[in-house]
Amino acid sequence: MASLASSIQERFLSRLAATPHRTLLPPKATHLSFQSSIQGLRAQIATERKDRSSFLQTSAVRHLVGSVTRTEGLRFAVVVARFNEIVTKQLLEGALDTFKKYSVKEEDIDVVWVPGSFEIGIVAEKLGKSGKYHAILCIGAVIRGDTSHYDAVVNSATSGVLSAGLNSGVPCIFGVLTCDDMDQALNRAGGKSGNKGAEGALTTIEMASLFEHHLK
Ligand SMILES: Nc1c(NC[C@H](O)[C@H](O)[C@H](O)CO)[nH]c(=O)[nH]c1=O
Ligand SMILES: CC(=O)[C@@H](O)COP(=O)(O)O
Repeated sequence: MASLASSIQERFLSRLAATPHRTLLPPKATHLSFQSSIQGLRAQIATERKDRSSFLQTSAVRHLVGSVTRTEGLRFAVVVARFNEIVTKQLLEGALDTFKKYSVKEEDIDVVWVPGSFEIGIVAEKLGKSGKYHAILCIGAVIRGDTSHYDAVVNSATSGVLSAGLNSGVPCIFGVLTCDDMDQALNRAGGKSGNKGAEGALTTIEMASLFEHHLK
């Protein structure tokens, strides 16, 4: 039993001596007792913990976040697909209500209608490159049918909106519903699951503010 303990102690001490960096113990630690080595390690851990927490407390890291209340001077475009208009009209209404709630003036918003979600990307990119807008909200509703057409439209709308933002440097927000049926869509257009148009408008304001107030 005693020899097992001393072999564990020996292995511990030799590993300790072979770890020269970040240790409070001098390289020749073998003369220290097992007990004092443990105390040394505990002290080291405590110091590191303290260092880490004081780093967090005194950190000079800046956090840049867009503000939804600093809307003065911001201009927006909303691109809306007419396809499934019964849904997209509701999404647009939710978006316009939200812009209003956050003090965006009506004259600072342009609404551009396109036939379907497939067409959103190219128009958003054109608007972004015009330099007239701080952010663009893209609204559409793609509802699954019987064929793979759904996937084609969803994928093109998604990558179209993404590319529009990346290519123009103006935030383009994805407010396109991708639903299995009309019920799902209506629930998200002012029904029991809220209004994704309103949520999209808030994201649009935050991104516009982030770019205008922090990333210029
Ligand atoms: N099926 C849906 C479409 N389809 C139309 C396409 O977006 C596009 O207008 C057409 O293929 C011509 O290029 N659009 C939606 O927004 N939602 C749909 O469910
Ligand atoms: C986007 C769609 O899925 C839809 O309008 C097309 O329906 P279908 O696949 O039945 O042609």
